[in-house]
Amino acid sequence: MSETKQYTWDDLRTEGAKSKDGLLMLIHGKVYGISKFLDEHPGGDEVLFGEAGRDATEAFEDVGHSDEAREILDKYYVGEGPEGTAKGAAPAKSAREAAGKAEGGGFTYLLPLAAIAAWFAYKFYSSKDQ
Ligand code: HEM
Repeated sequence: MSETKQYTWDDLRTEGAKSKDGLLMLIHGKVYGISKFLDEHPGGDEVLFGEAGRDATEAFEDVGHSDEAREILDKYYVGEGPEGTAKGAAPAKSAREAAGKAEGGGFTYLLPLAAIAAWFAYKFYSSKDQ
């Protein structure tokens, strides 16, 4: 019996955050049973409790965990996450970054125009005063 278990959001939220012995965490669409790792985590058990039963992908990536940390994950793999979560977090982040870049580009492009407009406005008003 080597069939992969597929967890639902219901499994994660209820079962996965209920007791200290059965904590589940979702990272990049995979479910990890983290109870045995609580005492070993260099970042402390509190952050793990905080993410139990939830999608911890963003929290995990925000810390910038090492390759070693990613290898440790494999040890606690228990099954696949709910449908659609595998791709969820990462593209959302890069889409946001892309949007940020586009906004920045648009703004710097407008700056010289704003300066020219200000110069004309200044000229217009100062010539009217004379
Ligand atoms: C089961 C999932 C996780 C594993 C296997 C893991 C593993 C590790 C490892 C090995 C380190 C040492 C530094 C490194 O190698 O990157 C570390 C540090 C850290 N982790 Fe995690 N981690 C997990 C989940 C999380 C989550 C969900 C958070 C935040 C909500 C988190 C927060 C931190 C922090 C803040 C540190 C830095 C501790 C310090 O340098 O003082 N970790 N983790």
